[in-house]
Amino acid sequence: MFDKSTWIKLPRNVLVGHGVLDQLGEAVDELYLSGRPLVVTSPTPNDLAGDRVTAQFAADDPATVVVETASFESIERVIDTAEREDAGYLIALGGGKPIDIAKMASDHLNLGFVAVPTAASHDGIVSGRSSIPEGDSRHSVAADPPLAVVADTEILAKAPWELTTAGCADIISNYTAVKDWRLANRLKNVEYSEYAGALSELTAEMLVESADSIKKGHEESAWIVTKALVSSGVAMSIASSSRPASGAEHLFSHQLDRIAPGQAIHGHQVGVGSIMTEYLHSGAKGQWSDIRDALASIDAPTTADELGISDELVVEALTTAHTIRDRYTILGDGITEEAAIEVATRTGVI
Ligand SMILES: NC(=O)C1=CN([C@@H]2O[C@H](COP(=O)(O)OP(=O)(O)OC[C@H]3O[C@@H](n4cnc5c(N)ncnc54)[C@H](OP(=O)(O)O)[C@@H]3O)[C@@H](O)[C@H]2O)C=CC1
Ligand SMILES: O=C(CO)COP(=O)(O)O
Ligand SMILES: [Zn+2]
Repeated sequence: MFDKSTWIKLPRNVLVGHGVLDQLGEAVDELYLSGRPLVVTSPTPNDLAGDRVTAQFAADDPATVVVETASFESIERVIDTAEREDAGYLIALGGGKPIDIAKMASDHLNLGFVAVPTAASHDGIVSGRSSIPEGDSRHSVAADPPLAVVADTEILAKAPWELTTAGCADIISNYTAVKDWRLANRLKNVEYSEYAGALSELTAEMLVESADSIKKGHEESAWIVTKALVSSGVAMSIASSSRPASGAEHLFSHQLDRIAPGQAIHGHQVGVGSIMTEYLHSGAKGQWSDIRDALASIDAPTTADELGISDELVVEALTTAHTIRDRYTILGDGITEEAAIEVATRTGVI
């Protein structure tokens, strides 16, 4: 008997473009959400656009909660605030941190949420995943994606250039994430989706082909990168897993978040991780230098120095990354310190 079934959860409205923030109210109206909105944001995005968001919902008496860390305490605070303020739905305004927190909180509260990214820095904008550090490990779980995404390229283009290059690097890392996924499929029988894998790789290819148009200060760059982030998030939704966009390079980054917190941003860490895990996959003559060149062409870091992380911590993260979650990758059940030093040196990371 045929017994497969699948749920692919996607947003209903995705607006990307110049000035679309002013259409947030309209995009929300179309969703038939009701009640009081709770804006979940972090300090900088709140200063930049908090008033423009709440002004559009003045008639519904919006409330705001500002979170500072990606943590379970922040999620608890959002849930408590939503219950106290009797929120009808959530609006996440900011980078990956407030979006992931709102995603997990709204899932818990059984409320819809809408994402308003202020940085094109990560591909969780649309994904049906929420990723939060928890002690020595990483909690990456299914959580319904936003009902709508309103990505204003005017705001995204004014964000620090490093945030946009981080988004590019998060996409470029899809190459190695898909390689790890296929490896896990072959060796550990992990379910693999051809559609999600192909979409993830195509997204990375299209971004790299557009690299010449991704330039600081050009609003078109924010447009190109945001479309890629949306596409990569859709790949994760199709897979019902972050596998299409998260392999060993992400384990490396999550481990850095733990041992070198706040030193570098997510996208930059996964980009450098991807150079090294590509080397592990395909050897000295493989495509690791293509990944490094693609990252360099959009101004993303390619070395430990450029990340602001010491050589020792890079080696420590590489040798311990496999412990952070149960996800089979090219790192297997761990690589030796000698192997880590070899790959990091050969690729010029340290
Ligand atoms: N769920 C998923 O599928 C995915 C989740 N992620 C997660 O997303 C997070 C990474 O996202 P990222 O956006 O880097 O993290 P943050 O939300 O922490 O944003 C990074 C920094 O940018 C600041 N910022 C945001 N917008 C602007 C702006 N317009 N102008 C100036 N500064 C701005 C933030 O300010 P402030 O300090 O005030 O917040 C913060 O300091 C990680 O936690 C990662 O795990 C990443 C990919 C996929
Ligand atoms: O960052 C992500 C994809 O780019 C999310 O993946 P994780 O499941 O590793 O948190
Ligand atoms: Zn990522």
